[in-house]
Amino acid sequence: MTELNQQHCEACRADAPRVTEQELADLRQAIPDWILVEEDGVEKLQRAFPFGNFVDALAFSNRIGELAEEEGHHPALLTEYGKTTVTWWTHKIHGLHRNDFICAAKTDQIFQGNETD
Ligand SMILES: C[C@H](O)[C@H](O)[C@H]1CNC2=NC(N)=NC(=O)C2=N1
Repeated sequence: MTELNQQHCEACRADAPRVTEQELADLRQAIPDWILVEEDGVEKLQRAFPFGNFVDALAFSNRIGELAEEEGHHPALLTEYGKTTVTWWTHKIHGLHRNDFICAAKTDQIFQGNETD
């Protein structure tokens, strides 16, 4: 099975299924540092990444923006002094799709500085 962070997002349709409870449990094991949050009834994945200043937090935010454009799948990004908070969910289905877990795993990989491609 290809590592989650090596996979790529699929084009998401409005009728795409949200992840099941079992899929959620399985996929969360690959991204243990992310929390599940619910906003306006929508389940989302969220992680705050620490930095020593604003410039580094902004550079990371911009790199995640590049990832989003590469994958055609976009997060919410909150850039603050010393911290970038990344939130992934799928707008079209008002919830979580496999794409969100792929992007969360890729986000971790970028933070760890060991991107492969
Ligand atoms: C047309 C465009 O590809 C779609 O609107 C994409 C853009 N990026 C997206 N990002 C996220 N997180 N969810 C979506 O449903 C979504 N849809």
